[in-house]
Amino acid sequence: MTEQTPGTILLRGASLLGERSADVLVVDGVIAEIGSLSAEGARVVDADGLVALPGLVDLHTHLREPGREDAETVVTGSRAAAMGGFTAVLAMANTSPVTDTAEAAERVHDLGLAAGLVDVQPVGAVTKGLGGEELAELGLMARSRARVRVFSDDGRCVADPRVMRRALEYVKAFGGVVSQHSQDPDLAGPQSCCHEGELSGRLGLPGWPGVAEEVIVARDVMLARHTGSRVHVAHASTAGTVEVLRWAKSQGIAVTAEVTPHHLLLTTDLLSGYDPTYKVNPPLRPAEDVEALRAALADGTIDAVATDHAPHARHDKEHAFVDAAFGMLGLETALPVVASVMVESGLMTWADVARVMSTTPAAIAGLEGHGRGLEVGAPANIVLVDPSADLTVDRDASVSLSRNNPWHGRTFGAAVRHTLLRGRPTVLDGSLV
Ligand SMILES: NC(=O)N[C@@H](CC(=O)O)C(=O)O
Ligand SMILES: [Zn+2]
Ligand SMILES: [Zn+2]
Repeated sequence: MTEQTPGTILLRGASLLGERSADVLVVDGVIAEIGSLSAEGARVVDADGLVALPGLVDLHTHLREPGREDAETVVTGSRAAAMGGFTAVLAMANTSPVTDTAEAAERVHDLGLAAGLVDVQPVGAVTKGLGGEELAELGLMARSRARVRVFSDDGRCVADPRVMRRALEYVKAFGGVVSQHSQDPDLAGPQSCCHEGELSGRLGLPGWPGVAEEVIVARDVMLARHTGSRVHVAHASTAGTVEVLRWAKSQGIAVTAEVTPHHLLLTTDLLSGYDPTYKVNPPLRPAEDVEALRAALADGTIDAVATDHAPHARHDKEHAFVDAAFGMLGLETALPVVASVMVESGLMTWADVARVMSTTPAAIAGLEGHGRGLEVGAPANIVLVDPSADLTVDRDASVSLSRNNPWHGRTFGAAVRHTLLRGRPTVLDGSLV
């Protein structure tokens, strides 16, 4: 390493979007030069053999603060995000108290700034207390310092169509979007805890059918058409949802959708051992659904990958299957899973990964400075990925406070090596800085 000038970093020999090799010079948080560059005065990061992507953006993270700091905090969730190559995350509103006021949103935003590892953008609740009845302070949250643009009652469906219609009309005024947890509560009973099918019958577990998701997606795209507003489908999980999305997009309806890494790889038969690690909402589905989700992500019908990182304390997760909490960790493993399912299989290129994990999610959320692509003048939000790693996931090596990791013991062929947030390394050589 030559003499260091603070704020000047040279990424040497990175493969930009897996397409062409170049050096990237970062000065004062911005990409200053790309080409064959000299390192004088710069701190050099050897990126030979690494793929450079714009910093990842997660549309769907549960950080659990305030209220459940035993499961995750803004600091520990930010660490997990940086380790996963993320430079921005949207923090879901189902905390305690709920993020349903401008003050609550600003508090989460400020906790993110204080942690300083990733931009934490609060999601605002659609309804007060996630109660499903009275609209939350959507306008005040939008105008607050936190600049909320994404609204969701995630964890619960905005089931009442009148409330959903009003919310869509309201957020349209400031370019907001409603992210829906699509699940008709009347079609999915209160005890439902896995996919309804042959296996749920055999295990004696109350299931919920794919159609409980699909009817809400169908309803919401019609409400989006009617209102001219934007709806986003959180954690799409069935082939039927993909069909509705494909139709809606062919009609020019303003709908976007995300899929989680776990719904791209894990299937419902994992439940045969009653391990609550695999209990998640929406549930893991059969292989036909997984295939349809992969194809939809590859052809653009599904716009983005989002983690739905859902940390839970041991005493909430280690129960009989029906009683355990829903959700699984996802931030640290999202990129390796997507690389394995989509890139190693030849379904997508690294440039496609940049699109679905950075550029498009940043656009959906209206996040400036993220997802810009690797170009001179862009903020240096960058992740460097080793595309030929040999990574075996160890849940105890996680920087998350929780251990509900469905990937424990699995091996992946790609790993995050370095993450830069506005030119400042947050992760170097696979470790937090
Ligand atoms: N995904 C889950 O299984 N759980 C989420 C809620 C949600 O995303 O619906 C949680 O907050 O734990
Ligand atoms: Zn949800
Ligand atoms: Zn969620």
